[in-house]
Amino acid sequence: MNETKTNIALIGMPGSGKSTVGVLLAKASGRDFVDTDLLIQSRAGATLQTIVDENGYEALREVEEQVLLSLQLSNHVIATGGSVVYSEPGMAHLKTSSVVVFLDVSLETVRERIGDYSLRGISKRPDQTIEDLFEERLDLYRRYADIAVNCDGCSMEQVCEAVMAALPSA
Ligand SMILES: Nc1ncnc2c1ncn2[C@@H]1O[C@H](COP(=O)(O)OP(=O)(O)O)[C@@H](O)[C@H]1O
Ligand SMILES: O=C(O)C1=C[C@@H](OP(=O)(O)O)[C@@H](O)[C@H](O)C1
Ligand SMILES: [Mg+2]
Repeated sequence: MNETKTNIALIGMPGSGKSTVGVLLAKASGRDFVDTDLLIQSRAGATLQTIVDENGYEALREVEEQVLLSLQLSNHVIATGGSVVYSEPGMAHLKTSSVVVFLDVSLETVRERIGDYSLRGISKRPDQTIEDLFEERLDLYRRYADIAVNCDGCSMEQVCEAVMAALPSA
């Protein structure tokens, strides 16, 4: 692992497993764990869904960017929110301290795992379908990823193992 990049940052679509696999990965790799969604809620004093409902998806992206830019972490697994890749400065900052791992899942898997999109605080334009969102984001996740792990058909433990195996060694 690059000495300056001691964090592992997980990116990917909502439902790809960033939050749940992130905890397993932290335990397996001896790191601390942080979920930027929780930092956003704490900073805004509101749930993600409330931010979107009351102030719109742009407001969520703004506070998400502030949270990303304020991160000063080392030796953490960082579970990001699915919309993190819309912030170029935020991603640039994250990449200075983190190996960025894209948890790659198909649209079918996203559909299976996410029930009601309107309850999950997804940061999307009101006119945008999940298919459109998936297409738009795929390019962004690939652009920022140092490593991509195909997660379809894998258990959370298998995804965790695959990430560990793909990490550059110390
Ligand atoms: N590899 C996996 N296999 C089966 N279910 C999974 C897997 N990864 C995550 N899940 C489930 O999918 C849901 C979304 O996971 P979560 O970690 O919240 O995703 P994200 O943080 O990327 O939105 C949770 O119910 C979780 O248990
Ligand atoms: O994909 C998105 O637009 C979002 C995903 C959420 O996180 P998860 O990716 O952990 O579900 C959260 O950051 C926010 O509600 C926006
Ligand atoms: Mg999450």
